Amino acid sequence: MKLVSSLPLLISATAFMLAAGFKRGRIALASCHVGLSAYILVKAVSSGLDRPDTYVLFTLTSLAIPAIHAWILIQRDTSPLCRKGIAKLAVTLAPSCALLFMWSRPGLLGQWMPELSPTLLETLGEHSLLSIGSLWLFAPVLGLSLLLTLTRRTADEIALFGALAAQMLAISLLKQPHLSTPLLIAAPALLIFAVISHIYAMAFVDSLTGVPARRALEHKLAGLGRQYGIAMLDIDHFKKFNDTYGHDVGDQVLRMVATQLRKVQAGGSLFRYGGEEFTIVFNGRKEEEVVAALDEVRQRVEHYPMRVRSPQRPRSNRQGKQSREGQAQESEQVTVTISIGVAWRDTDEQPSVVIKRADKALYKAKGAGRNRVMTDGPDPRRQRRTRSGAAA
Ligand SMILES: Nc1nc2c(ncn2[C@@H]2O[C@H](COP(=O)(O)OP(=O)(O)OP(=O)(O)O)[C@@H](O)[C@H]2O)c(=O)[nH]1
Repeated sequence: MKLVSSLPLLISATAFMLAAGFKRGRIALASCHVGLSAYILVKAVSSGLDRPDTYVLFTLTSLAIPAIHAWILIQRDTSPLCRKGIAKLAVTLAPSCALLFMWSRPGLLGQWMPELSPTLLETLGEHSLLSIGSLWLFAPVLGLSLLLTLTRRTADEIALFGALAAQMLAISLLKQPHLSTPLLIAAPALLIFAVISHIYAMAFVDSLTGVPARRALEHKLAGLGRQYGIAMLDIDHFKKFNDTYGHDVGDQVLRMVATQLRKVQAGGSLFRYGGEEFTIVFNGRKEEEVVAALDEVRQRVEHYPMRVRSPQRPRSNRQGKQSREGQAQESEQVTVTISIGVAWRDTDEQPSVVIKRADKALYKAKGAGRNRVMTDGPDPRRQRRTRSGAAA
């Protein structure tokens, strides 16, 4: 039983080490906060809440939990092991450590018992230990956390919201350890989930465009069925964008193309293959349907009204400052086009062979003037091309 009650602390320590290792500042702070709070709550209940010292410790902890959580929510994600991160950690842990210290001096906390307001003495019900006063503090912090979850839609926000909700329920159900212990374990477990999601994204998601990366493509290729097609897509004259407008405009073009490619019909899965190349895998789809969908997306990119800042760069810092202070930087509209090569799997072909054929078709599309879709198949009668509009 002792092992079970120390699980929240152990899992919190694991969450902290993972978060610190992967520089997840807020998750690291929340892990420490959740772990220490769980330790205090379990200790308070096992020592008996009928003692004034312990009751005050418990009450102040149930107020400190949402208050410190709110502070963590508004922090920036700095590395937990740098000087600033350590200072934040000290601020996070200071209230709970101070409470524990005062609790170790008999009579010190208990003297505040008569000072507690009636809302801190009145609980939600006979079986609940959550006071009305504590609920008043939890509610707005949960609201803020929910708002951040809905606006940012990240695993970190989901985990921080879930951890706070789990802690509130755990306090409420503290009289029933078979219910409160799993909740106290769930809180740091959610924080571990957030770090794992981050690790997953680092390995499988391209940070510039937000689409699955090459490693995710490898996994996809390993699990394909018998009938599939692979399209290789490349932005035309992309080097020119970088050279004319700068690397950040090149990045902007990459993001726009990725956004358009995400809308591809026919159920394709999009990946960034590398550089300015993308791959779309169509599993169990008809070739005609796929070629039509690819041509549609090609046209959508071509007709996208892409505005970029003008290539005239300031010649000196003074000139740059003047133009920033004066009129807004001029922008111009550019046309972005893509070339696409697609290959359909033939009997017993490995995905790597299909990719090579799709690449061959892409090369042909480039050679034929770009801004077109071309297919490649072992049977020359299956080769086709689709094009409308002009190349960039
Ligand atoms: N901005 C930006 N540029 C990148 C990125 N990855 C690769 N590049 C650039 O993409 C360019 C690729 O150029 P090339 O392979 O010569 O092809 P291209 O200019 O698109 O010409 P074609 O493919 O023949 O139409 C290089 O200049 C790379 O530096 C990136 O993530 N961001």
